[in-house]
Amino acid sequence: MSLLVKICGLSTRETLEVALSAGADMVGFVFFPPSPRHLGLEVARELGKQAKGRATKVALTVDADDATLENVIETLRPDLLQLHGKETIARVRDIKAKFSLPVMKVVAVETSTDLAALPGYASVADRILFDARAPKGATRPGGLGAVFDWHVLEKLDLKLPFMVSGGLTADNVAEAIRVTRAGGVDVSSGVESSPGVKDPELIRNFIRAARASEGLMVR
Ligand SMILES: O=C(O)c1ccccc1N[C@@H]1O[C@H](COP(=O)(O)O)[C@@H](O)[C@H]1O
Repeated sequence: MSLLVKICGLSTRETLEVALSAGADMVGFVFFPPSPRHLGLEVARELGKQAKGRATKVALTVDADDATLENVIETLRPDLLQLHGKETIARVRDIKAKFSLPVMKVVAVETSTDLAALPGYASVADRILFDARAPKGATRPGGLGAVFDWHVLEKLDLKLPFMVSGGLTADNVAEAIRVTRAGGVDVSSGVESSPGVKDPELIRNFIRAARASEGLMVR
């Protein structure tokens, strides 16, 4: 099984093309107005067409209501929903049933106690993304370049596929994979020159570094 590499927060045709050409397995689009990566629906429609069939299209939302999810799905046509808020287990189940799309539930991690809710989410989601817990008062729950202690996942025995994110860069992605044995990695800030502005060279470097570390993920 090969490592999945996700580049998230893409918002222009040019940087999306860089990520696709460099071999990203998943490309993520943010639908959360307070984020510098938030996408309007018309841009989402264009980027969705550009990525179709070339990578898994991921729609990232935060505690979105049904009407918002409907609009996002109708325009982007995602292959996977990334639920990055405080969605309950029941809400995750409900979203899956209503929209008939696979779901990746984000679990925010700071200490091992944050893994308590994992069995519940694992029973309803299709995959899990472990991201750093945002500091109190943050304007968004992710995309902050914050790293968590990967050793919290060291002894994890999860049957579901999982990915890791939070402050990943080309320099630390190998160590994140080595410690967590995650099946995938996800990056946003670490491939940007400033918040919301993706850098082609950083995208290529990240994908190259992640691919070079693939052998480290075997448990
Ligand atoms: O990118 C955002 O602005 C964002 C907003 C709301 C929720 C999550 C968001 N980003 C996701 O957070 C993780 C980690 O990002 P980073 O690499 O530390 O910047 C990743 O999944 C982003 O897509």
